[in-house]
Amino acid sequence: MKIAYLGPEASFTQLATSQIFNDEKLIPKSSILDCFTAVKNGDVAKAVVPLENSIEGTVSMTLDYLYDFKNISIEAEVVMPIAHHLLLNKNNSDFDMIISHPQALAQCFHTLEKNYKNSARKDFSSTAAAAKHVAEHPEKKIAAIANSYAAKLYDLKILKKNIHDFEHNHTRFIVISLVKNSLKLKHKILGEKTSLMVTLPEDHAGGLHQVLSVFAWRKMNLSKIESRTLKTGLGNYFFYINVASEWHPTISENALEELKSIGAEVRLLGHYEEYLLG
Ligand SMILES: O=C(O)C(=O)Cc1ccccc1
Repeated sequence: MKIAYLGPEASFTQLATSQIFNDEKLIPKSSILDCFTAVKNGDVAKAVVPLENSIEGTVSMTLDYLYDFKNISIEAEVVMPIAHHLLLNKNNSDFDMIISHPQALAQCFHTLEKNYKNSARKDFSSTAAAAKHVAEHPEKKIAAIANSYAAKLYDLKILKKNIHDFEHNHTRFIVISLVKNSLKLKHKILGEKTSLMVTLPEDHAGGLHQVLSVFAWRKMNLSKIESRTLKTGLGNYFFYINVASEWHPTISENALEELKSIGAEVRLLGHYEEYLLG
């Protein structure tokens, strides 16, 4: 089975993917969009992409593609600890630019402001792509933020360890596919959840309250609600909602029916387990 992930090798997504699918063929993709497209076209059976970080919050691209790719579902969520290091070419001693994935640059923002204020910062498609670029360009005065496996694989030295701003740094990754399935893994289960994509009926007072009350009076515990722009004009949003309580089929299906009856558009993205990786 082929599994796509946000690559190249030694990205955090690859570290997560290889813990979930250690016997499968892992296919690196250079963007989150390419991962979704590979699943949609059937080039791969599943893909793993980052969804949310405990310091920086939601990876908005992932949320947008979950909205846009109407046939894609979530099969599992995995949570992995994240440690960022500053990496430099072994033959270089200084740098005036730091490159990495925007989430990594943001997770290290205060450390960079305090210690490397004079270095420019540049976004790369992943931390591993940044590390690879540093390795391939010893003539450039650049450093990368990436993990220790990237340092090893791309033969870079670690200039400063653990530069993320907060000690408890975790990222959630999701496994996506075209089938409605709940992936069973051997890792520790953190809980079960259900993800929904909800678009409100036309703007009116109390619209969101009406939607939330559907869950409230059924005692369905929401663990996340995030709004993103629909890109159809200012003030138009969709909502990504996670229900953390047990998904009782009858009660839950009634809830979805009630949401539809008040004019909301609802898509069930998946009912699945959340696991903790090492
Ligand atoms: O860039 C990577 O290595 C990724 O897999 C995305 C990411 C970036 C920062 C923290 C977690 C995941």
